[in-house]
Amino acid sequence: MHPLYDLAQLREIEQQHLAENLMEKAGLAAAGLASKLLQSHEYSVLVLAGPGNNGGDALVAARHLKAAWHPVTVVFTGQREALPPDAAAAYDAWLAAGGELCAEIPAHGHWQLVIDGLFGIGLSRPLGSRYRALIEQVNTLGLPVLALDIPSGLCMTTGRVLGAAIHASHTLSFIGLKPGLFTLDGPDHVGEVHLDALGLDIQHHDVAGVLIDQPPALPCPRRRNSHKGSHGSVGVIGGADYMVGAAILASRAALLLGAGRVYCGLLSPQPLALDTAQAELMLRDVASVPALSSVLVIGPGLGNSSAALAMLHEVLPQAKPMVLDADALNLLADHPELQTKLRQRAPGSTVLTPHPGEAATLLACSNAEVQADRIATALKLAHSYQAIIVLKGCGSIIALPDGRWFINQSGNPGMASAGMGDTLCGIIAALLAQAMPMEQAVLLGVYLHGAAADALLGRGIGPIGLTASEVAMSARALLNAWVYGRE
Ligand SMILES: NC(=O)C1=CN([C@@H]2O[C@H](COP(=O)(O)OP(=O)(O)OC[C@H]3O[C@@H](n4cnc5c(N)ncnc54)[C@H](O)[C@@H]3O)[C@@H](O)[C@H]2O)[C@@H](O)CC1
Ligand SMILES: Nc1ncnc2c1ncn2[C@@H]1O[C@H](COP(=O)(O)OP(=O)(O)O)[C@@H](O)[C@H]1O
Ligand SMILES: [K+]
Repeated sequence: MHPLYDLAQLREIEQQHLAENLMEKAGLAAAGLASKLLQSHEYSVLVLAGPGNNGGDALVAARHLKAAWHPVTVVFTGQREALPPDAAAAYDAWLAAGGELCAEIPAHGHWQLVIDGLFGIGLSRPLGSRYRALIEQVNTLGLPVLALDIPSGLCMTTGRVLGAAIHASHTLSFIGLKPGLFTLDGPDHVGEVHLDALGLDIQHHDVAGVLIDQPPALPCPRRRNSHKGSHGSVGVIGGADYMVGAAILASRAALLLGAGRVYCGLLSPQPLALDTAQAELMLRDVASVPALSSVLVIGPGLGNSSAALAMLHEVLPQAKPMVLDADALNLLADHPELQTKLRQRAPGSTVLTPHPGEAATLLACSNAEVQADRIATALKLAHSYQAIIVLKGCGSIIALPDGRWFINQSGNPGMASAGMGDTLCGIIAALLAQAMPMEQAVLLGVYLHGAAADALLGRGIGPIGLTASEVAMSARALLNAWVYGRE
């Protein structure tokens, strides 16, 4: 788990350490990583230095690489007189070391590495045509790129591409990690992320959010003297006509992740009597499921019929942990009375797992508005509904009503296939049924879901054609490995 900082916090930390020549440290760290990547000092480097302190970092790195005998070409896009003081000093030191500056990337140059120091956390608006063209030129060079602090063009807060953004193979982030590296378009641009704290001890400083990059709190190993009643019972309500699979997938995932019993209530007028592939599932009349279950999932394939609406009305006032997904969220958006019932639920007893489309419906805004600031959106929903929110997608955001938030780093584009969200619901419900507190179950469930897909990828399964059923099986193996310390 790594802390994530917002812009105001990073600016405050910079101010507190103004006298410590952080740019020299940043440039030296960058040159060190670049040397490692280059391996031989005969290899040459193209350094892009922009108009602010990110450009200053790049100029310091250029100076150190030149001193280590690397041929270095510097493209400088700013103006000496407009540079902030530290960057101006770095500019002067580069020239004093015999370095030269180009205004554009030389046409026939050959380099083994690019260092991107065009923009860091100071990028404040979409890039104009000149910078867009420069960035596109770098991206077509086909070279490894080391981005300083953040790939230029990426918004550090939201992970949005502001016009164009560098596709880095490595990103060396300074002081602390930024949320934009890990959600939306960030993961497609950052490559391998490194952190250099520049020698600062900022542990006492407030953090904005937390990156989940390893298994959070795990359940305890099972007592030998346990029985099915010790591990809770999950009830899944959904599966209207043509959408039976969604509820079955959620139910199977709950079973595979350790719920003692799983009851599945299908709204379809021709409900299955048996899941032949998973005969352990108890398919019951939907009306009987809530009373049988210690934890409820409602929504996968629920539809928007009057029966679906009635079920939601019936279960929301029940004081058991609940996962709301898919059509339950759409019904919620359409029916203010349901929203009132949701807000009346006990604190910490509900999780909503919208994908961006469902989040947009809940907030009556567009998908683009949701994605423009995923963290803000998730926090808004958490506050408005007084529930834990999982805003799914690349870099899922978990937001709590008290204002805390997390970004999940696990997962891959193989998960962009139908049924993955149903499996996530089942996983979270199973952890809840086994008595994990809501916050821990959600954090572990989301991380485990992505890590299970990553483990499959590591075995050559996917991303193309990865299925939600495989993810559930893989999650079972992984959870057991984590809890019982197996390889
Ligand atoms: N200030 C400090 O104490 C430290 C800063 N560091 C580096 O400095 C970076 C931040 O430096 P700055 O605050 O100077 O910001 P940047 O260097 O990221 O960029 C700011 C400059 O870009 C211009 N700009 C912003 N958006 C633009 C756009 N769309 N088109 C054209 N120009 C645009 C601004 O007018 C300004 O000149 C960090 O990311 C990090 O790399 C590090 O050296 C560590 C210490
Ligand atoms: N590109 C991706 N990277 C990481 N996780 C992803 C990606 N695409 C999808 N996922 C994950 O897969 C799941 C998809 O859920 P959802 O869209 O609700 O699917 P469905 O509607 O089919 O159930 C979510 O947990 C989401 O975070
Ligand atoms: K940069």
